[in-house]
Amino acid sequence: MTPTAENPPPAADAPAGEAADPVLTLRAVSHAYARTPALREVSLTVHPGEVVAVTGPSGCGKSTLLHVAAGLLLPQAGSVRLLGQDLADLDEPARAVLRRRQVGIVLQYGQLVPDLSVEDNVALPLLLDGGELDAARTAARDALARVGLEQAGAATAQELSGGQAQRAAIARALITSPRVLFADEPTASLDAVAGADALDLLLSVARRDGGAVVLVTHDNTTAALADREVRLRDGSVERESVLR
Ligand SMILES: Nc1ncnc2c1ncn2[C@@H]1O[C@H](COP(=O)(O)OP(=O)(O)OP(=O)(O)O)[C@@H](O)[C@H]1O
Repeated sequence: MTPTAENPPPAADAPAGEAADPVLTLRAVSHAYARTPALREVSLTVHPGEVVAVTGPSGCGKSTLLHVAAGLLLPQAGSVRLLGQDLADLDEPARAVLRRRQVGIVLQYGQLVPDLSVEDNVALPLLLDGGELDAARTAARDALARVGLEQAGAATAQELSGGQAQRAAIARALITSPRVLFADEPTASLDAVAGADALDLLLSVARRDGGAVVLVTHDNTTAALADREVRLRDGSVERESVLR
């Protein structure tokens, strides 16, 4: 049966002994926008708990890789396996359910809902999944406390500074304790100190929860915090380096 929103794929919880199964496998993934090639036969494997930095010059395909890996974009060739599911076998609502329950995504500008309270922004992944309002808000307050924003829950998202908004976006991405966190230049809108703080937070929480992180960055200092760096050039993997 093809998984749908009503019949979502089973949670791909690895029983003991299968912990080393990759959380993400891209095989020979290619994608082009109209005539612009963005990815050319990219293969990549990410294991549980690993932090992988995707680097490379502007336009080399980093964001496209992240969108394809998170199932936000279906590639024209190759396959993507995320948390035990071949993404081509899922329809969009089922991919959305998989993302909401087991994946966190932080984009460059946080992308909060401006008129909604900070607390409800953070609670959103639970509420969209049918979670009970009080429980979701309690979880959101806990998540906000983890990112040092416990005082800001009642404000609307549009009242936050850039750094605070990015922290709230991190809290929202982490509220479900995702098994994989995708972050696209998560510190690009922040100054150096706020950026380093936000990154520290993202990596420490992800590492504490045992989640894998795929981090797109053009910044060498940021990339150096990862376990492994995958460098793209013109849509292809130019080199992979193990950093720790
Ligand atoms: N929606 C789109 N429509 C058309 N072309 C696109 C689109 N998105 C990306 N591209 C093109 O695809 C290629 C890869 O873009 P992508 O955004 O993945 O690179 P990137 O490495 O993330 O770049 P940057 O570091 O500047 O954000 C580029 O040539 C870009 O111009």
